[in-house]
Amino acid sequence: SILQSQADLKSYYDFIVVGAGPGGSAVSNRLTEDPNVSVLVVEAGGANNDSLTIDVPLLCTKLTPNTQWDWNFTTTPQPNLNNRVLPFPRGIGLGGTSAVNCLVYTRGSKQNIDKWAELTNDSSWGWDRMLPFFKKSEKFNLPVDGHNITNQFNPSFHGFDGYIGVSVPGAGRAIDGRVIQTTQELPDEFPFTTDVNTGDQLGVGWVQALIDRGVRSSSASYFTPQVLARENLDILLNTRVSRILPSSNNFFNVIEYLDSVSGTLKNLTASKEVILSAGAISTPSILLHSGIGNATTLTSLGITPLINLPSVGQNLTDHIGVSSTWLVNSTLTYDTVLRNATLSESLLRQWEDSKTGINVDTSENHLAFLRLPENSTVLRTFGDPAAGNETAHFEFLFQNGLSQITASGNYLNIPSGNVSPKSSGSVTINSTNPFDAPLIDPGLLSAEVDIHILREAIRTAHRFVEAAAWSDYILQDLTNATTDAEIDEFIRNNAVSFFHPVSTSAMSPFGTTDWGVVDPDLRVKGVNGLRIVDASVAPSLPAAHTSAAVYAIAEHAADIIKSAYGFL
Ligand SMILES: Cc1cc2nc3c(=O)[nH]c(=O)nc-3n(C[C@H](O)[C@H](O)[C@H](O)COP(=O)(O)OP(=O)(O)OC[C@H]3O[C@@H](n4cnc5c(N)ncnc54)[C@H](O)[C@@H]3O)c2cc1C
Repeated sequence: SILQSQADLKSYYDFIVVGAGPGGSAVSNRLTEDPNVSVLVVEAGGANNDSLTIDVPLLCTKLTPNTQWDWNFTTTPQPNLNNRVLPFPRGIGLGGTSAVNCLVYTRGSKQNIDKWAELTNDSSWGWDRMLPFFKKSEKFNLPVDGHNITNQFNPSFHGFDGYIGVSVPGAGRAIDGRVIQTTQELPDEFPFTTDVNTGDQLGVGWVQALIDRGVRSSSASYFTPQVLARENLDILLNTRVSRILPSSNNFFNVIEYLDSVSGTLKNLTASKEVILSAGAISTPSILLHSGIGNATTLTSLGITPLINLPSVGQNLTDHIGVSSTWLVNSTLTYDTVLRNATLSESLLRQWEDSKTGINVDTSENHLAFLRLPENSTVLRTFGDPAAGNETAHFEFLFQNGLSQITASGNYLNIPSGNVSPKSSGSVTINSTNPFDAPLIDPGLLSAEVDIHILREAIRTAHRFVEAAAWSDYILQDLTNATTDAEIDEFIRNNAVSFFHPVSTSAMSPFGTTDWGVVDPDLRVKGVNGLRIVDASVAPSLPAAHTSAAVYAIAEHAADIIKSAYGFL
């Protein structure tokens, strides 16, 4: 159940899971399928229930940054983005970042996931063995408008009995026909694909989103009333873990947390393991404060190093993106809704009453995963940073209007992301106080190839709207940049993180000591009693929005843990 207060904690738990995002929620659900295994989930934030802003898919852009649902982190100044400091949202509360994200369900390419097997030297992390875990987490459901979805997804690659709702759009948008028509007019450059989640991701397709019958499906969906009724599962909210402590030499199975009543730090021991699922930013931060990290850096900060693991917090890899926007010759865009309070309100009431209408979907009905031409100067000059020749370099999201109110005009907006970046950065700490925010440096555009890819993505988005399908629609290009130098400056002034950090506690092969933080069984190297199950363990960043991968990692992790203890 969800505990009312820290006073309700039991004295014995087999596993203590830190964090209730996709990693922590999925693994704690699966472990407690066995009534003999007891799990406590400790989450820094609250229940996140009864919030219209969280539940209504189209309101996703209102959830961050600088809100009650966000840790409200920012990056360090990014030198390649004209020293701008960017918001770096992370969700807090039940659902973690999956309660505040923008709901797009993508897995990346087969090559992306096969690269995990290669980097870990463990075939169980490759596509063929991971596909069942992607499916196991998923509860594909029909769109609320009941339209025929033949050719909008491929059922053989989806799961129908999992916990996380996934659906194709449940309300049409006025640009849908133009997007599809473009794939018919320009099929060589913009081929239509039925489903971007089959491992073969390239093409323009219908968005699949983390939605269950018109409502956001966050990782809290793993805690159904039936699951919460399990006597062996407790969830403690509003409780922040500061460090992981050893109970004896190298056995790190004790959490230190802030007692909400006394304001003092208390300890609680897991009889088997602590599972860190605090996400790609907080997990390495907790490890560093616990003395697990680069021994030299920790010593210089005044933290006693207990385990020397220099990769903790390193290799932070993230997507970067920027929007191209056009003024259009139509009033049938979201801008019209946003500017009209009465209309907005009545559409929200429609969502509340019948879970229908524009609010049942996220910000776009179509997306594209595309590559640069194989003979492009960029690839010849820099090599190919993608996981292989069937993996996207960039992604487009086709948005019928802006998501913030403007004084006038109607818009087409195409955020373009570089989804196979070569750049990387780090999460570090600069204080001994575990409650201080970490230093987040995603190192955006630190590798030169990445700005070239983003520049080509912007040019490609412009070619997309040059198709005849848009000829009576586009009024004015608002990007105002055509030369390489102008586009680069536009990127440096406007690009943002796409909020997909991974790899800060990356897996590396068993026996590898010069890089990596966890072994392929997700146990922290050189340590007993401590495992990590979240986005931080991904050995590389898929060309995809990241939550689907984290659910699959957690499903796999649960099987690994169950078999380690003979529960399977
Ligand atoms: C604005 C935004 C949009 C995004 N859009 C998409 C999208 O469209 N599709 C997609 O697939 N992905 C998207 N993502 C990314 C996706 O949500 C994350 O990859 C995913 O949630 C990561 O899961 P996780 O379990 O690793 O960590 P998280 O979801 O971050 O969960 C970590 C949990 O740990 C808790 N925690 C942290 N520190 C402590 C502590 N010290 N003590 C106790 N609890 C702690 C946190 O409060 C949180 O609940 C988006 C992210 C953002 C920020």
